[in-house]
Amino acid sequence: MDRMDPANPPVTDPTIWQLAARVVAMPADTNAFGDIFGGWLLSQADLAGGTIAIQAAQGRVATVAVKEFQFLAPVLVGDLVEVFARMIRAGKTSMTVEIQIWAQREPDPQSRHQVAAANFTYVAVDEQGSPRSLPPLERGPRVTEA
Ligand SMILES: CC(=O)SCCNC(=O)CCNC(=O)[C@H](O)C(C)(C)COP(=O)(O)OP(=O)(O)OC[C@H]1O[C@@H](n2cnc3c(N)ncnc32)[C@H](O)[C@@H]1OP(=O)(O)O
Repeated sequence: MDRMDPANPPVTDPTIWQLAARVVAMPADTNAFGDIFGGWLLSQADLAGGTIAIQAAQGRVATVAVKEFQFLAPVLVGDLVEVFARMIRAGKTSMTVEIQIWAQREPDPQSRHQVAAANFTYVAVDEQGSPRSLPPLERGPRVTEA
């Protein structure tokens, strides 16, 4: 069996779109009216974007800004929600991660549609929470000998 080696995971380029989170919207994620809460979707985007930022920063990051978060269509309980993310800007200590969220009415893959878009800015921080310089960008797959 071809098993993933957790000690040597594949490294993917953070500037290329990645599926950064995949989750089913649950009844606990609804607001008082029974619709999926916008804050829940924003939280999923922050978590997913954070994985790209942590990868690029090779360590701790803090969310410093959320820009242009657009809710394009409602998410319903039971929807399969996918968060795609890519880094679109790297500064000295900060970076911008573009987010697209798509939803699928289970079990119909044809129902897949975009429900949100946003740009998140993360800052690489040290142990004291102060900004630190971003390391050189690690791109492409890590090649391992069989
Ligand atoms: C309150 C909350 O719980 S929000 C959710 C979790 N997030 C946090 O807790 C973060 C709270 N904020 C912080 O701790 C601080 O603002 C920090 C550590 C993120 C940044 O500290 P600052 O003193 O603002 O750092 P500084 O002014 O040097 O800016 C650092 C970088 O962030 C960028 N930046 C700062 N504020 C913003 C902003 N509002 N929008 C975009 N970029 C910003 C700067 O341009 C700079 O980028 P660069 O180094 O690539 O040129």
